[in-house]
Amino acid sequence: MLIETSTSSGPQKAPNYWEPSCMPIFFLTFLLDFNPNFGQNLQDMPTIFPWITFSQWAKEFQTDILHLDVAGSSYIILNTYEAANDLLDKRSSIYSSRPPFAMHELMGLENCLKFAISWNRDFVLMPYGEDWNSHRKLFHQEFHPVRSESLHRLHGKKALGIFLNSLLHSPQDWKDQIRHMVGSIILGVAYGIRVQSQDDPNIKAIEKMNLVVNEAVLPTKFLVNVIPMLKYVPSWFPGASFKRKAKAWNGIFSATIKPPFLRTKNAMINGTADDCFSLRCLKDVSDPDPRPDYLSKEEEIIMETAGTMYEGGADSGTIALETFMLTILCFPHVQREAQAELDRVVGRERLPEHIDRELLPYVTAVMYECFRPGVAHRVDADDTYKGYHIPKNSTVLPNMWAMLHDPNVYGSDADTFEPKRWLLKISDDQGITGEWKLNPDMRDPLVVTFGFGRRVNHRACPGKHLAISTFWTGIASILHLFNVTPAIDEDSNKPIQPKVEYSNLGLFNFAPVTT
Ligand code: HEM
Repeated sequence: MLIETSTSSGPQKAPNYWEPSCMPIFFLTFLLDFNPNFGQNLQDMPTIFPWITFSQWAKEFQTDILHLDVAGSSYIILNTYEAANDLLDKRSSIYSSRPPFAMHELMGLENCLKFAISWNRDFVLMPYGEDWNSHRKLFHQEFHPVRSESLHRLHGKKALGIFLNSLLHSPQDWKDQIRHMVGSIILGVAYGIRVQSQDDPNIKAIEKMNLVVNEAVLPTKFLVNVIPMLKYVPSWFPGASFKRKAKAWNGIFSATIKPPFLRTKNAMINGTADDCFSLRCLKDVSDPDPRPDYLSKEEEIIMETAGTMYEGGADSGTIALETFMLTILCFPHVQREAQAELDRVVGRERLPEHIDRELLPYVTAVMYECFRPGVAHRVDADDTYKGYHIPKNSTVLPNMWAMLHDPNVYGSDADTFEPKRWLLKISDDQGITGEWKLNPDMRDPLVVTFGFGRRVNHRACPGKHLAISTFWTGIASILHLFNVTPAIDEDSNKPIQPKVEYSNLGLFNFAPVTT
């Protein structure tokens, strides 16, 4: 049963702050394995995606904030844009940290290899502070919108060309091709690496690192992330396999991010390096280590920043494009409408480019419908919001799914895929023309999609401009060149209906789209 309770300093019957007495399903899943008694609560538990469950709880209890107490750890779920904007943007000085993940911490502590860079240098998960700030500055100067367009366009164009070509020849491998395209853009931007068209060792290495990070932060996978004091259990203790795993994963971060960076440093010394983020930053270093295989502190910060670009951008970029492919497959009429707009504006002689975006509002509306991720913050001080107490060190989860499906903002059909919600028909003296423009009164979804913390501490996504231009150009090109249709079953000769499923958690979480 879900029981309404009140919290510390708030009024007793809280209209907009509500705590369920039981745990959300994603924590419960593991606990069930660990302790069968938790099964007693199972029939009371929601069995659908947690972001949707949070939205339903919020709706049912007419609240925009949920407080979950999970084994002593406090989780605050923000279900409206207003609440996320009030706290994560306007009070970003205390809401810009990241929650600690005990498993991630253990991976950095155990068996620290000599000269290895520890996992606590992972920028994406770094707590807010001076150290984070020095990494973020480098990101900020590289991913400034103007720079993003001019410096990164070549990497994007080349990778897109290879992707479209391979999609034409082996459409069944579309998922691998998307991952390869996103990976090759990021590795090109970070190190100037020109990846192999298949089985590139750089992509393989960094993918392995990403898998490890994503697995390590899963509460469903490691109970120590839910009950951090378990980290003090000795490795030999029965059930402490997580400690042995942490030890095995210890060197992966360093072994992955060091080699490509040292190659760039060596190439710079030899005068053969291609233009890229690492090279430009290395040229500006005031105190470099002259030895090719060693790094000064300043050089290490550049390496760590370059090394976590993939972690920040690869999964989110890949999942967004996969979402587009699956969704567009289910909505052939959306394909037709977008293709008509592309034919009218771009014509058949060339491919669409990002500079065409303003003239292609329908394609932009398709992009808006595809973006729905979410990432956790941590609050560094006790706070009060609308009279309610938010405890220091709570993990704060902006429920982007709820924000982007708010019927008060996006209409009663907010749960369906409908690009037209973002659009208005253009009219002239003779009446409606049949062409579209973006509706200026609709809240731009990209202010939610790329995270919060834009004002003072800038925790929001630093790769936003690169991501948007890559994604928009990618979907516009696919729509311009292809009809996306289901594969045909060889036996029955009938179309195979796609199964749209999302894995539940990782560093970035996309929620399912209603089809
Ligand atoms: C569709 C593509 C993308 C989406 C939807 C996306 C979304 C996000 C979101 C929601 C956050 C968390 C912001 C917060 O804490 O509130 C984030 C953080 C981050 N993103 Fe992106 N992102 C994308 C692509 C990229 C790309 C291409 C890069 C880099 C090349 C990148 C680098 C990062 C980094 C480094 C962080 C962590 C920033 C920090 O902790 O200070 N992202 N992204």
